[in-house]
Amino acid sequence: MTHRSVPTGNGMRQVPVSLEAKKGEFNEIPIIDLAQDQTVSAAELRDACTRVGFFYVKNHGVPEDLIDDVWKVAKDFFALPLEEKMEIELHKTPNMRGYTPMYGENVDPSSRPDAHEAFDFGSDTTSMYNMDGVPGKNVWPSSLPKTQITLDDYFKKINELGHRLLQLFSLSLSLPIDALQSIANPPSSIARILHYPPHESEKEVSPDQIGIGSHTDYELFTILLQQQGIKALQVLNRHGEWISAEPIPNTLVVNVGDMMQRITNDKYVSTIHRAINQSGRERYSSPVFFGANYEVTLEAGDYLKERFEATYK
Ligand SMILES: O=C(O)CCC(=O)C(=O)O
Ligand SMILES: [Fe+2]
Repeated sequence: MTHRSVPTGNGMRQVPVSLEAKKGEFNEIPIIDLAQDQTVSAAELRDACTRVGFFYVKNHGVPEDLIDDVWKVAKDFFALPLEEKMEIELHKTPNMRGYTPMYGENVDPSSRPDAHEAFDFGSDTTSMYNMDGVPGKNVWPSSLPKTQITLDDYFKKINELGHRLLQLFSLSLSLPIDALQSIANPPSSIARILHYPPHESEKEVSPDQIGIGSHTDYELFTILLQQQGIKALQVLNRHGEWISAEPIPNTLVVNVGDMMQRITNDKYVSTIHRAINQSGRERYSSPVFFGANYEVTLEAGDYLKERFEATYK
């Protein structure tokens, strides 16, 4: 088998099974400087989202000391005894917040469960929503009060960046700057911290047992913080090759999600990616999935229907 079928929010896609990723080609994933003129950034974003679906942002405004605190909190949390983490296990909450143990997830159902553990959190302000389900209270580890303080602050700052990026997405589609804000007012974002332990043996790393299997993200876009110095994230390019999206100092990674692909009628690609920690060291990362409001019906706008091929009616 050289390829496997992967389900995404917009249908089945094919990915190569091989663990190899092209080296030294991460520059294929563009870097956008958010300090430059917005119209320049918007043009670069349009190019990145049509060709790659992934880009790095620099001058993103998320303070370095907050990022350091996120890593401290992540290390302390995942180092807790398993029983303590299991007290706040995700399925014990009505709204999918909390802890997922190692191999507790399987994002690519055609392979074996993912070699990571995770902790999910989001907005704690239930009054922001008036429906049941995923919105609602977070759960926190009672023995580590710093977790909530740091991750609440981090969630707020990343969502502020999300709104700035949504403005750039609007401009990149030749729309007024605030045209897309109404679909994320407020955003239904979900965040996680992730821990990928080193594989104990080479044998453990196999095409069907990796850190996180091949998948696309569901939401509008994802903002990903990854620990510096450890290569793990890989992105499938248009030629069906895995490209290494290694960490670049002072940048965050942003990728288009299924919902953005849908509202842009496939113009912007929700790109398949995966993570394999072959570094021999512990790896931590933290994606924030910037989501459309749960009550908004997503459809391709008329402007897009005219301009691009209509896939989503
Ligand atoms: O840890 C990473 O680099 C990627 C995580 C990811 O793709 C996800 O959580 O959706
Ligand atoms: Fe992802």
